[in-house]
Amino acid sequence: MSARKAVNFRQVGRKIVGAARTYKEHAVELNNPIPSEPLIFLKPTSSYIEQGQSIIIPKDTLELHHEVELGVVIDKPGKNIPEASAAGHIGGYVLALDMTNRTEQSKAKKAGHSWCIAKGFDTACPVSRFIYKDEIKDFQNVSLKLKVNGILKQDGNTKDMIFSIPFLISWISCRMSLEHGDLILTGTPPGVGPVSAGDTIECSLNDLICMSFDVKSENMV
Ligand SMILES: CC(=O)CC(=O)C(=O)O
Ligand SMILES: [Mg+2]
Repeated sequence: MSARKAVNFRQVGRKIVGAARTYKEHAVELNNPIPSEPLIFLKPTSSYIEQGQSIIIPKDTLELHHEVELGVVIDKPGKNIPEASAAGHIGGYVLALDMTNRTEQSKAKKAGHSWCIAKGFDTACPVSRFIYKDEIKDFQNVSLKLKVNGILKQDGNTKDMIFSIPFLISWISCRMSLEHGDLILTGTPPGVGPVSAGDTIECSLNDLICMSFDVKSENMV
């Protein structure tokens, strides 16, 4: 077996590209249109946290939502990547949370502004350890679960995505170059909901990864 290759995406510190509404039922649950093509946004790498750190609710936030997602780490850079060869650009994966300030997101939607504040606050992107490619046999059949205070809230699978992961990689690469160390958040299955200070989020990917995060308000830190 060839030597496993890790991609030190945190150290490289490239961009985080979020894909939105890639699961039909999630688009429906938030009364959003089901997109005919991907909807993407950027999150700053300053939003990364790992287990042991807390998710901090930004002040004046009335509604902070959890979104459990499969993250795809890019190894081989590219632009205008053909869908047929897109999987060859994958270096590995992470289990990620696309924490979202719905209060800000609603304001942005109404004003026609970007989601950068809603998606980009510090601690908005909790991630697991790097997952090697050979640890996930089929990236289009990955179980994603999330509990809040022990109650199951999200229980999805990447097989239900509207757009395949190779399609997402290709589509994004036609609009911005993908670089070694980039992270693509591939979207969240249905069951998103609010979290509050004092809550505990537990999430899992297959039987491979489990991680948990506590939620605090800014005045608790
Ligand atoms: C409305 C959203 O924030 C969409 C999103 O992030 C997703 O994963 O879908
Ligand atoms: Mg998301």
